Order: sequence, then C-alpha cells, then structure tokens
Amino acid sequence: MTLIPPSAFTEFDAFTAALDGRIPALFLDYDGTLAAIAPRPELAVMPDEARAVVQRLAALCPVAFVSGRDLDDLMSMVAVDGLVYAGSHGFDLRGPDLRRQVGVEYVPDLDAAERLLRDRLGGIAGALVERKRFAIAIHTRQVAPPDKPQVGEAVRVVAEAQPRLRMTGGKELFELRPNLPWDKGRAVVTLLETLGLEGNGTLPIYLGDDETDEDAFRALAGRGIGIRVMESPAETAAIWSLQDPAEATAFLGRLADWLAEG
Ligand SMILES: O=P(O)(O)OC[C@H]1O[C@H](O[C@H]2O[C@H](CO)[C@@H](O)[C@H](O)[C@H]2O)[C@H](O)[C@@H](O)[C@@H]1O
Repeated sequence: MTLIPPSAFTEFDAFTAALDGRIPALFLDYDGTLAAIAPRPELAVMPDEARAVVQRLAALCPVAFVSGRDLDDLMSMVAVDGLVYAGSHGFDLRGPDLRRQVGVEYVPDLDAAERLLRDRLGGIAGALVERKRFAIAIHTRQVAPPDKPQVGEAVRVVAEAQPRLRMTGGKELFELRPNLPWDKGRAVVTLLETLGLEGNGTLPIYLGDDETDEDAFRALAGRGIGIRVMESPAETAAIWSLQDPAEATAFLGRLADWLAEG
C-alpha cells in the first residue's frame, strides 16, 4: 500500500508508456473524482467541462461510470448517452446491451432498515438518509460535530437488527448494503468479462477517490491500472494518483488528446 502514488498528470508520459500501446477501458467514479464534494448529494454537479471530456473519450475508448449513487441518479448527473453505468456500488448495472442487478432479494431488508433509520435519525439535525435501490447512505456532513457519534451509533444499532445487511463507510457517511460478496471491484471484473474489455489490446483503468474504490483498485491489481484522486496522503492500492476532480478532468482531457493523436 502506497500513501501517494506518482501523479498520472504531471508524469503523463510515464503513464502513457505504462499503457504499452493498449487502449484504455475507462472506469470512472463520480463523487470526489469528476464532481467535487459538496454539502449535499444533489449539489455535487459534474462541471460541463468534465462532461465534454467524457463525451470525447467515449468516442475514443470504452467508458463506464461506477458509483455509490443510485443508478438513475448517477445517469441523470452524468447525462452522457451510450455509456455503461453501475449504480449502488456496482449492484445495479446498465449499458447499451447490458442489464444486471445483484441482490434484488435484499430490497425488503433495505426497506426495513430505511424505516428504522428514518425513525432513529429524525431527531438529529442535519442527518440525511439517502436511499438507493441497493444501498442506504446516511450522511453526517451537515450534522453538528458533537452529534455525529450519535448518528454512527444509530446506524450500528440498525445494522445489528438487519444482519443481512452490512455497514461500510465513506466521506462523511455510513452505508448499509446487502451482505453479499459484491462490490465495485467485482462489478468492474464482471463488466470486463461480460463486455470483453480485457486483452485484445485493451487495458482497464479505474479512477476513484474513496474507500469503496479501493475494492476496484485491488481487483485490478495485475490486470489494470488504479488511479486514486487524493488531496492528502492515504493508504491506497492504486498505483497512480491525481490531486482533485479538476486535475482528474485535465488528465482525462490529455488522455483524449493522446488517444486522438493515435
Ligand atoms: O462512488 P461515488 O460516486 O464516489 O459515490 C460515493 C457517495 O457519494 C455521495 O456522497 C458523497 O458526495 C456528497 C456530495 O459531494 C457529499 O455530500 C457526501 O459527504 C459524500 O460522501 C453520494 O451521496 C452517496 O450516495 C455515494 O455513496
């Protein structure tokens, strides 16, 4: 595990040399990667410049988004047709010739957990419950610091009452999701296999900023490239880094230029 891998932007020539003539198959996270972190989920809008770069890239190589957001929410925030989208941390997959949902049988467990969470968290100012089809995010970003431990405790109590769900973390949030051996890494590997995106001169590249993206970096070890978007040092299985969403967009722009030049 490295703390800050080399920059794919400032060392762009070394990065493209590592592609060794292969075309990237790009997997992009949304929040904190192409959209800057905002006080509330609906305020994290992807800049038009990032959307334009994604559109350019989609004409040059395969592009997929892999996000913790609900699939419909993710698709409306990105708003680029013809891509593959994976919502709810990869439990909900959709593409031009693809539809797969993992954990449908866990939806009633999530429904029950959502009711319990809304009951328990209703009295805590700023606590936000965001329901996705295959996960529930409980946000603490707007909660006063002294009240934050109470939110964590409430989520732990609900998780214990719902043993078919598991609790994970992220940036100022807790999540409950089906307790299945499934995550962004498994979703990416499934997409590589289903869509034939590996071998034949293609190299998977995953850009992400958060702990759930580490599952994808680990899954790609030895078969692709992980790039962590990070403003401060953190343990990561990614082998390259970028500073923030603005630099991630600039990097993707350079990659599009490089691909267009052939
Ligand atoms: O996998 P991602 O696309 O990175 O999604 C992870 C979570 O992102 C969102 O929450 C995060 O972004 C919010 C908006 O900037 C921010 O307010 C929050 O603190 C962050 O944790 C999203 O709302 C979640 O559903 C995703 O799981």
